Amino acid sequence: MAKLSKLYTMQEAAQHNTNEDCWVVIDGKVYDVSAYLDEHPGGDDVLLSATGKDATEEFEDAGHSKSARELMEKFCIGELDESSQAIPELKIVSKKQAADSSKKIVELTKQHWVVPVAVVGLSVVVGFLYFRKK
Ligand code: HEM
Repeated sequence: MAKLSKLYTMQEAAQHNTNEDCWVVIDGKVYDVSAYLDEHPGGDDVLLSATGKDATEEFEDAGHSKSARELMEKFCIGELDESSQAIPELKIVSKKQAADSSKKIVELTKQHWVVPVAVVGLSVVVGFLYFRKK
């Protein structure tokens, strides 16, 4: 019977991105490398920076040996839910941020109109008072 493996979304895997709890996604599989961070010959920083994304390219670029590939199977905890590759929350957040930024610009423009109008208004009042005294 085929072995059932647990499916994880990229969002779920991305939450494990610390020194104590680190998951990487390589070639559609999810690896919990928390216990291997200190021993990884490539350093813990590369593993940490490989979290939250498909790290297949970086893994292949490092030219890992056959023994490295055998060792990594020990850390495999499941597979990536392929329908979850993108992190939609991030897209929504960035769209919202863009909308917020344009709102801020509009607000700033509105506020800055007040300054020249106030300056002109004040000059008119001062001028009026000055000429009335004369
Ligand atoms: C379960 C996952 C991983 C395991 C078990 C693992 C294991 C190893 C091992 C045993 C080596 C020594 C060289 C060799 O035998 O090939 C190595 C080197 C290296 N690994 Fe990994 N690795 C993993 C994931 C990654 C990832 C995701 C990256 C990059 C994002 C990475 C980057 C590197 C680099 C740059 C080296 C070269 C270090 C050097 O030669 O100076 N590794 N890794």
